[in-house]
Amino acid sequence: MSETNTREIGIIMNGVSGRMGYRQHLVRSILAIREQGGIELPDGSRVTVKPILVGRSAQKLAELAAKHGIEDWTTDLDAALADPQWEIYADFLVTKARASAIRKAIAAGKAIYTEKPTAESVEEALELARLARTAGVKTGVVHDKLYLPGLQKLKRLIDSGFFGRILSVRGEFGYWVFEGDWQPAQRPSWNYRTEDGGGIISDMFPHWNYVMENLFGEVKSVYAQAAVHIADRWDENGEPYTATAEDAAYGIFELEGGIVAEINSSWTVRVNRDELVEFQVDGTHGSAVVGLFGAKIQHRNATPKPVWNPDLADAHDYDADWAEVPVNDVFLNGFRQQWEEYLASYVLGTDYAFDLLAGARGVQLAEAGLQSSAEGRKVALPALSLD
Ligand SMILES: NC(=O)C1=CN([C@@H]2O[C@H](COP(=O)(O)OP(=O)(O)OC[C@H]3O[C@@H](n4cnc5c(N)ncnc54)[C@H](OP(=O)(O)O)[C@@H]3O)[C@@H](O)[C@H]2O)C=CC1
Ligand SMILES: O=C1CO[C@H](CO)[C@@H](O)[C@@H]1O
Repeated sequence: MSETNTREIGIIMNGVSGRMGYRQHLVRSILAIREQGGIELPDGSRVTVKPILVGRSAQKLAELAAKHGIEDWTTDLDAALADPQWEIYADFLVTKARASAIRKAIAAGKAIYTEKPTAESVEEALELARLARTAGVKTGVVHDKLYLPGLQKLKRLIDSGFFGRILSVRGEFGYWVFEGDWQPAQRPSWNYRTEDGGGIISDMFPHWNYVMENLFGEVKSVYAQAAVHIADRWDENGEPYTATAEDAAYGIFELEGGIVAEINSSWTVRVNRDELVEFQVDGTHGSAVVGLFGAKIQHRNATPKPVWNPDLADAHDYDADWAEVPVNDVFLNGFRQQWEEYLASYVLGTDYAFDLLAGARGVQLAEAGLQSSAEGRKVALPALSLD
């Protein structure tokens, strides 16, 4: 392949000093794509990427640039946006800082690729989607959970008709996040402050929305109970603070087609399952339990017939009734896989489903979840549109 046949796309990467921006987007995605010589398009040509690192700390950016041999970095977002060599604006900032930066990037005519949630309210999320449509710029929103090996195996099971009619989905997500006093917390403290854009509902419900709508059906309503189980936490500097944002949410979702999904999200649960997230899907013909990587199934022909008897200890080994689903595929890092698809769609000008409107639906579910919890009632989700 000749060099001249490779198009280089400049990407403004804002928030690379953060956990997601650095690890998943810069190192595991953009630098990995660059190192492999870009991606190949159907016509045999190649597209590669060139990042400019953006943030508010010159020292952090200079260190990252030096560590990875990256030529360009700046603390001046406006200057980067004004420079036509950078075609895509990618945002991994704290949630609170996102919408204003994306607004500027759209005004500068850049294509957008962003972490979730896309904004702090549905109104703002829709506003961004509308601005992008009017400006005619392509948009993409991270849908990483769909690319997890376990969820890809689940998709394969669904597509094969394994479940028959899907009845219900039970999700358990979570792990113990330390309070920060006697062991440092393993998540940033802003996650536990509503005033700083935190809360497990705004963090996880956008994920649950695209997982449900892409695998099972659109979410029609939500009933959620949020809880601040642990109010006393200690921040990155060891200073005590009061957690104002929920650290757990217990949600019931009605999906199109009558499927009922129930998903618990918690940073205050000790793990007693195989993986940090697990979904059990029950259908008329079979059931599956999938996690980040694993997936196991039980067909109706292999389903035992338990009879409840409180007088007798049950010796049946229920775990043994499940069969492991084989990998049968090579699963790339999900963030990188989605970046590759987005870049191909950007260059080819094809429709991209995981756009700012899809992101707005995720924000809608989070907002409705918070409303449901505050009002103690089920909240319906009207279809969103840009018109
Ligand atoms: N898809 C997924 O699985 C996940 C997605 N996320 C999402 O990614 C985003 C970032 O989360 P995470 O990486 O955990 O957060 P971090 O706190 O690790 O990183 C936040 C980034 O935002 C920058 N920043 C912080 N405050 C401001 C501000 N006021 N103005 C401008 N920049 C600011 C930080 O810069 P500095 O270094 O200078 O402080 C840093 O680069 C969130 O929106 C979150 O919802 C998070 C986790 C997983
Ligand atoms: O968005 C997210 C998805 O899953 C991750 C695992 O806890 C979280 O870190 C996160 O904030």
